[in-house]
Amino acid sequence: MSNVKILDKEFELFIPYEKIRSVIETMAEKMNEDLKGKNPLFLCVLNGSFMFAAEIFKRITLLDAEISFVKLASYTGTNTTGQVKELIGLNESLENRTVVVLEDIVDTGITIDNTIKQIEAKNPAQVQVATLLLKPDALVKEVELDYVGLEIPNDFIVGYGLDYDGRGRNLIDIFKVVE
Ligand SMILES: O=P(O)(O)OC[C@H]1O[C@H](OP(=O)(O)OP(=O)(O)O)[C@H](O)[C@@H]1O
Ligand SMILES: Nc1nc2[nH]cnc2c(=O)[nH]1
Repeated sequence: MSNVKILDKEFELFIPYEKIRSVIETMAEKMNEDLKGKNPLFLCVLNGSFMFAAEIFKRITLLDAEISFVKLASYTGTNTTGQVKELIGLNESLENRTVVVLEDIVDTGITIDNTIKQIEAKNPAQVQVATLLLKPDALVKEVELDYVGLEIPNDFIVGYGLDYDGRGRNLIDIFKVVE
């Protein structure tokens, strides 16, 4: 597909679906190896991660794997570092579980840092993080990432679950903004 216009911005093809699929296959292979013999709970952080989560999870061959979907609520409180979003929608106990957090993108790292802290407070045995995309140059938090699909430059992207003002999540490929 050539350029797409969403609202006031133009986007150009950046990562074709074939590349995304091949990256996800590699990530899933590693997870299947690392998590052998475990009963992992995959946690998809909505909204952006829904496509990535579906494609990873259908390639997980461990019969004891489970998946659940959580969301970070609108700002609910503050701490010294700013506003904190509360993790909602979690129905399972995480006590002594191996949890694998599924994110579409780690940009500043603030979201994943906050998510990990809230998960760790629920006493899991282990927390792993898988992100399809990472913007290393945008990081402001030191975060440990166990599975990273692709490192990308600091450009705004849409597609494959990622939105621009609610639009563009349904694009099969990933597009980057044309400045
Ligand atoms: O590393 P950060 O700078 O914190 O950015 C990463 C977060 O931004 C996006 O979510 P967003 O808040 O846009 O919500 P959405 O998933 O509902 O689109 C994305 O899904 C990550 O969760
Ligand atoms: N759509 C979108 N959401 C993001 N959240 C953090 N970085 C990005 C990005 O580049 N695009």
